[in-house]
Amino acid sequence: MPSDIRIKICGLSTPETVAAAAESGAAYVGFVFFPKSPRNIDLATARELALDVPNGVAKVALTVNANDVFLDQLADTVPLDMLQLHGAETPERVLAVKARYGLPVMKAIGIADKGDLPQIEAYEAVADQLLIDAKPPKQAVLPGGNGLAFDWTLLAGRKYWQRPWMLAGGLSAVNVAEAVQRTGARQVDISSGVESAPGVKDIKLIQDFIAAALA
Ligand SMILES: O=C(O)c1ccccc1N[C@@H]1O[C@H](COP(=O)(O)O)[C@@H](O)[C@H]1O
Repeated sequence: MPSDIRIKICGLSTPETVAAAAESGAAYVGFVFFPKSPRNIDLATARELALDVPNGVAKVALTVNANDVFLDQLADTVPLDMLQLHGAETPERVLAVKARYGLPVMKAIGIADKGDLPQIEAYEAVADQLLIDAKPPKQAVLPGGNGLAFDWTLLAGRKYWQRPWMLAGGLSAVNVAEAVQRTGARQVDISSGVESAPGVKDIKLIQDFIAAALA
């Protein structure tokens, strides 16, 4: 596996786990702003965490169908490098968010079967990055962060995408090598696979995942 894989550790909520991710080689750290998530943090906590992120590690805010009132507060409070839109935001909403905040936007797209693939091209035209994640089950409370993988062979033989993209969904230290090999991903994103309990990040699991992805 190549060693230039870029890794995002998402759903961080403590200074210790942010430091572990950065020191181990993560290229991105993610903060979740979605009240239903066990990884949700408030703006003041996020600001403190973000201020300690070393230069060169991108700070990503994950939101789900957030309105401008919340995004205004977020952008005013937390120093950020990217917004991750993980809900049902339309391509038009992606463009509006990009224009309003002047930050790169990564749009998450849920994949369950080949019928979901055309969405990727629709968002490729407007987003700065794409996050290709497993589509959540119908009854799921969370639109992501469920520890579920999708059928990676759906991405085999795909056309070249013009935007950088990340693979997400059910990744772990055990399967990340196979995931990268099957999909050709150059970037990977993980949340529940580096937790000891929902919302509780584990430093050893973070270190092991990053080592496995970079190996
Ligand atoms: O992590 C969350 O709580 C979350 C909540 C709402 C939307 C997305 C969320 N997480 C994102 O989902 C991917 C996949 O997670 P997992 O590794 O399968 O647990 C994760 O990388 C986050 O970007």
